[in-house]
Amino acid sequence: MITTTLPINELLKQWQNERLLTSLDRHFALEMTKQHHDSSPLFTLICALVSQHLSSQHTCLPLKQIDLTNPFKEQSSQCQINLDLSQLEQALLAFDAIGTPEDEEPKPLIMDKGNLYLQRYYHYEKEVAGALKRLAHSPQTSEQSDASIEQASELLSKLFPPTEQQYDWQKIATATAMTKKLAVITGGPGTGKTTTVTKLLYLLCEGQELTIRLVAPTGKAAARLSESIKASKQRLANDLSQAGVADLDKNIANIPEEAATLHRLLGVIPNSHQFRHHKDNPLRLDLLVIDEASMVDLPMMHKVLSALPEHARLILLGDQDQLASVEAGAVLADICQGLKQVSKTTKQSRWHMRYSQSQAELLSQLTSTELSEFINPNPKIGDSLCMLMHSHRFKGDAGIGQLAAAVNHANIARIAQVWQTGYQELQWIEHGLVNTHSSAQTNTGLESLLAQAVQQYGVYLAQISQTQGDAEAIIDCFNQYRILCAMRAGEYGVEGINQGVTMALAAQGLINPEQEFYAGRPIIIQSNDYNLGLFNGDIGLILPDNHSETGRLMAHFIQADGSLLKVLPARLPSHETCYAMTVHKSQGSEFSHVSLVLPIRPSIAQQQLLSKELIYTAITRAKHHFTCLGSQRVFEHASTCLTQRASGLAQRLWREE
Ligand SMILES: Nc1ncnc2c1ncn2[C@@H]1O[C@H](COP(=O)(O)OP(=O)(O)OP(=O)(O)O)[C@@H](O)[C@H]1O
Repeated sequence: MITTTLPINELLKQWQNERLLTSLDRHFALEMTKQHHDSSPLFTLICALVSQHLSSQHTCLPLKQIDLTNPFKEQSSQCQINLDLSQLEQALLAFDAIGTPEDEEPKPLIMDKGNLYLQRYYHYEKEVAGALKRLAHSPQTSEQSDASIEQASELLSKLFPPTEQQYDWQKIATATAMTKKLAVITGGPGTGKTTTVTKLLYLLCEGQELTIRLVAPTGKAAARLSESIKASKQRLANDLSQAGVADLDKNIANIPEEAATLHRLLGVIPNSHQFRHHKDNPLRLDLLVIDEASMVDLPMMHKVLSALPEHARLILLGDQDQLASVEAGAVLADICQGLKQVSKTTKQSRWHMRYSQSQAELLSQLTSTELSEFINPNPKIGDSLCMLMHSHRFKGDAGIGQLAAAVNHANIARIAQVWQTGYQELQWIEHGLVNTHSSAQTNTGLESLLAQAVQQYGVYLAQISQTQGDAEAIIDCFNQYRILCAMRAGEYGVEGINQGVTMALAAQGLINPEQEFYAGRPIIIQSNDYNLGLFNGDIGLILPDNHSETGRLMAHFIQADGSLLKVLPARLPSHETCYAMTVHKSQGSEFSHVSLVLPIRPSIAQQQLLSKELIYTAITRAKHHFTCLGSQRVFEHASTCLTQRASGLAQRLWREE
């Protein structure tokens, strides 16, 4: 059934050496072959492909995506599957370890509608889709009387004064969440997700006591959510007092502002992958708000939905255009997919709401907005979705918003135009290779970037030497600037740039990196340590401990609740230096100034990492300044590559009954 130039085991080794698969993928394939006594090279090959797809964050392996003449996309193919697609599906179903959803005894691999899953991921996907559909189709209250609709409509009008825009999506989103158990409120940076949810919580707290929990996938994102909610509450209090709605002030006090991580919410059990809360021990809450939902992967979404009590409401907030989760799945993008409309002529896509007739009518009554253009005969979960389309953040900093929008639309002409406009908050640094006397090459672009890093990071490093500099203020100052890289390895990856910045700072006498842990070294945690309360992606600084007489060096972290955590450097879980970090790891964070580094000549593997979502995520991490070190060709090429994550979730949510 397959032809190979070498025995399959040797090919697996070769593919691993060529980094076409990981050691985990190879061992998975070999172990499955051994366990299921199946010596068919096709079975081994398919197991390696399924595992490789999971390692690449796909939930399943769609058979139609396999290149039958070159399954591992080698330079010159050493393996060929001599079957057409339907023969391949039949051949796979004949293996003992591969079954279908109808099997009474589930098999380790499951084939469903042409997608091959690991059993666990098949169940995650099916159950997540089922739970989301159930929530989306349960109205919050069984029947809404005319009086209650009128009352809610009045409250909404108080909170959302008339705007010039035809649709006030923030108001419509709030009304959506008042009517449904599931509300998914998405939008780019500064579109008012937090403002909207604050007003929503204000309304929900009216006349009832609710247990509300606010969470985000990472500590950093949770801390940001907390800050944003606090600021948003303050703005709401001012707005309401100006509008003379003082009697409702107590509702504002009832809106929670503490946010936790998803791990904390679910209750970590040390040294276990299980959480304290699950289907049989549900969370004690009435309403759960998850911010930065684009970062939530499929297994985590499954855990959260399983632990959600029957009566509870769920609100997901996020930006569907951002990079998807680090682990498998693209849950938020899949949830939003049914709202995407692609123009037949221009091929440009746009988002269009998708309401049932009854929901459009109810929302119209609540918001006094005519919504008939969004009625769809097949709304599926559309009644629970709302997209905020207007950014309030980028008015002053127009360049960043313009560039983000141009990249989001993959519009090359517009991208070039934005760069040429010369916005003061945008800075382009071109890679400039020049030969030096010793016939080596230097990159003048990289030199400019390192000079910028010395200047930017020099500010917090100077604060360390001032004895009164307190740790929180120094960390805050460090967080004003960050270099983001598309990839980890290589001269222009996190590793190379971290090394370059370290040397440049040392050359200026700003740090003394002779010892591993030196004052000012920024570190990013790479694994979870539940005992210490440190999690993958947490960022801290090595600083002298103000409270120790000797000023011994400790790693300092700001936790989700804003408190300071100090850890002895020797006790830190695996970590690395963090002057530069990957765009992936930067999700959920914002910096005043972001510098993105793109490689000069990306390899094929690197090209696969460079996507529109990656560039968009990097740009939207910047609040006031965005710099890019790159070449125009690479920037534009990346901006037109869309990440495709194989998953059957969108199909289950939008196309199945
Ligand atoms: N309707 C509005 N009119 C005017 N300003 C608004 C409106 N909604 C939000 N803003 C302002 O826009 C800014 C961003 O709002 P908010 O934090 O709610 O957006 P967000 O989508 O949660 O942003 P982020 O992407 O940072 O999470 C805030 O300063 C807020 O005051």
